[in-house]
Amino acid sequence: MSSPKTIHWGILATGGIAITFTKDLLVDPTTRGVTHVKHTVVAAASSSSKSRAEQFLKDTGCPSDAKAYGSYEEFVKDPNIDIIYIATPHSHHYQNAMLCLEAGKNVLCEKAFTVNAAQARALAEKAKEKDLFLMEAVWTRYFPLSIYVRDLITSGCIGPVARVLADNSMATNPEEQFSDGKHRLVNPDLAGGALLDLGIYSLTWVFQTLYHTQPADTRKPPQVLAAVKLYGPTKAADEATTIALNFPRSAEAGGDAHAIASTSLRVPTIPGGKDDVPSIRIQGPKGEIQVFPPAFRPTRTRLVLKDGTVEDKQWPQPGPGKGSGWYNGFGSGKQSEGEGQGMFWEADEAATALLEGRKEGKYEGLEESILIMEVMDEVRKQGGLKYPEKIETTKYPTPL
Ligand SMILES: NC(=O)C1=CN([C@@H]2O[C@H](COP(=O)(O)OP(=O)(O)OC[C@H]3O[C@@H](n4cnc5c(N)ncnc54)[C@H](OP(=O)(O)O)[C@@H]3O)[C@@H](O)[C@H]2O)C=CC1
Ligand SMILES: O=C1OC[C@@H](O)[C@H](O)[C@H]1O
Repeated sequence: MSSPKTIHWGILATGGIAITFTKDLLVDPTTRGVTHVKHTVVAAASSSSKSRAEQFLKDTGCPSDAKAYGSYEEFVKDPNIDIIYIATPHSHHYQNAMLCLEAGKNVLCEKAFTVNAAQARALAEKAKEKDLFLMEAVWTRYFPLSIYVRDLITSGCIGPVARVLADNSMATNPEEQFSDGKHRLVNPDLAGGALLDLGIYSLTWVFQTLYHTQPADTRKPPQVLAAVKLYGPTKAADEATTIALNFPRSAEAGGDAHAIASTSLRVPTIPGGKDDVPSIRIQGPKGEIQVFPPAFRPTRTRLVLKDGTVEDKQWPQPGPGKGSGWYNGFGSGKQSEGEGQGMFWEADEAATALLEGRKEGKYEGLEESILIMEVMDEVRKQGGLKYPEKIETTKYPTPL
């Protein structure tokens, strides 16, 4: 067996998810059965100060020779970086990813990929022009649980998927929790609202089951009808969005398929943090696959077939981990003792792609990321939700 190749990461931004991702990145991959690749962090950058980047490297347990930068512009020039993980708010992804690509760096960029589809297309074009790897960091797609669900679908065991119901909602009290309006969930300058932050996961489940599982040469974009409730105090972010989608399909493939993708930042998928009702239901004529909450980090599935079969499966994230609760941007959620967060799967995929010379992620290529941004554009159009021009623009560079 050949020895694992080491991928040298740079971390752009030092906030909540950057800390979680970096800690996962540094977990020994053999603890999850991955032997062909290893990860290390060679640099991190903070737009606030060099000392913040230094503290970040220390707190996350990065190698002592990893370099700290107090500016993203200086950081992207570091010749030791193979790939940059972007962990800024969605509003900043376009400008930050352009900066990295222009500097010749491969990129793994947090969700939502960009603010709109035009920005996503421009990034994809730049990556192509520069022959660089570019992937949206929708971690859920890379979980063994997601691979299992997609394999069940393509095995035909529930028949052609006819309908998908997907919800990712959180019970916050935004007027109290985010009363100064600055939090990225409600702040229009940070592309705030439920849709881009939480709804992306509802759409991820719809797309990875109804679109990604179809042959690339025949699948078609869905028609979209949306209801958007704007957030009271500002009307400049959405507090709840519900999307009906129709995926056109040939009669041989089962005919058109429907989906409902919903999200709210005021009411939860299930009250009281329970997970006894599925947040995702994937329905076909022969049965149904259920995925239990939270939709972004599920650990339980159920397969229910018409013939009476019921198959429950648990998908704990491999350790080691402290089990102190997953990071969610405004508190923490349930995580069992000894479990990791689960962000290492997407890192493994990005690293594998670099080793194989691929320029896109295996389970969500750029065409699909762009299409999902197009759906979100259409939803925002129907719901009258527009963000400030400086974050909607494709003009690069634009100071934010
Ligand atoms: N995959 C997942 O499970 C999760 C993904 N996310 C995604 O990660 C991204 C970041 O979220 P999160 O880490 O919670 O956010 P945080 O606010 O905790 O961190 C964002 C960081 O971005 C940098 N930054 C640069 N400019 C700005 C600005 N104008 N305002 C705020 N921050 C700025 C800062 O780092 P610095 O000062 O070092 O430059 C800041 O610490 C979002 O796109 C979100 O959707 C979030 C939570 C979970
Ligand atoms: O990506 C995310 O997943 C967890 C959520 O709680 C968080 O707000 C979001 O950004």
